[in-house]
Amino acid sequence: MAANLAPSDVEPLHNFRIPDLPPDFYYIPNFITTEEEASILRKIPAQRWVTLSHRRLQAHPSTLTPNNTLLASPLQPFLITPVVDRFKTLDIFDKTPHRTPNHVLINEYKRGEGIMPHEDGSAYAEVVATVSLGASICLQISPKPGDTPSENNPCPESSMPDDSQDADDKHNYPGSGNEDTIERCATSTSSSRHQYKIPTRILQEPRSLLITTGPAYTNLLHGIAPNEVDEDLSPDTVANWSLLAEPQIIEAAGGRNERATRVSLTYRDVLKVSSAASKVFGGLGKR
Ligand SMILES: O=C(O)CCC(=O)C(=O)O
Ligand SMILES: [Fe+2]
Repeated sequence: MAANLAPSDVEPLHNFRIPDLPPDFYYIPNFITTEEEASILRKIPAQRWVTLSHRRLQAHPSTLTPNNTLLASPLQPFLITPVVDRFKTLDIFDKTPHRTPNHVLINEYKRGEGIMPHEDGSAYAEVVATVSLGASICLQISPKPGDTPSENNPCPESSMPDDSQDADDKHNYPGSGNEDTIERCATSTSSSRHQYKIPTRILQEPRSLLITTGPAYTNLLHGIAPNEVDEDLSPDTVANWSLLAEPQIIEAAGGRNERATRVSLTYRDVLKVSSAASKVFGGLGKR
């Protein structure tokens, strides 16, 4: 007889898990509406962009200190409502130390721009939740260089520079010497019990949410190739094809995604938080 599960026993995200990838990536199409998307895009403060070589970005509430500490400060309301409110209903950050995201990086990629393969690193709890706005883009998922995958650990950890706040100079795009490693991981995993398909791509449609947790966060690299078009997109080459809102758009375009300006909001829980500034001001205020 099938077990009778109360609603609270069922993980709210279980229908959104991306198959054939290490635990866990979740993809939720249409996480926000077109009106909410337009409203967030309008409210991103124009004066806060920092321009890097292949994208521009802004950190909210601020960039981390050199020892990866966040100076405590609330996120602006446009970053909270509706996104963080909806995270709570899905328990996305319920196991992280602060049980809510306290930091958001906003990245903007124009057509032809990208971000080198990197890991997000140890400054954050092992959960990142990415809201995509404006246009579709492919996130490339690859093993860390030098990893020897095995059945139990498909893409084990190795030392790799981390931190996405300025990853531009630290990592290599596929096509610049990493292919050997990528090929090795793909070959070994195909003979493993788990049949993880790596490297692969995750297509992030506008208004979608991508959640990366646990081994998927710690043991893999992610990046965006600086392409004008993502090509050869199909159920075989896109890991989250079965979860897409509008695969028919890609099919109608012959498996191509013409890039356009895409903005991402990456929500994280920074582990080290300093409330020093608020203590000083609080103390002065009491005199
Ligand atoms: O734009 C994205 O989806 C990825 C951004 C990213 O990897 C990062 O900010 O660390
Ligand atoms: Fe990242």
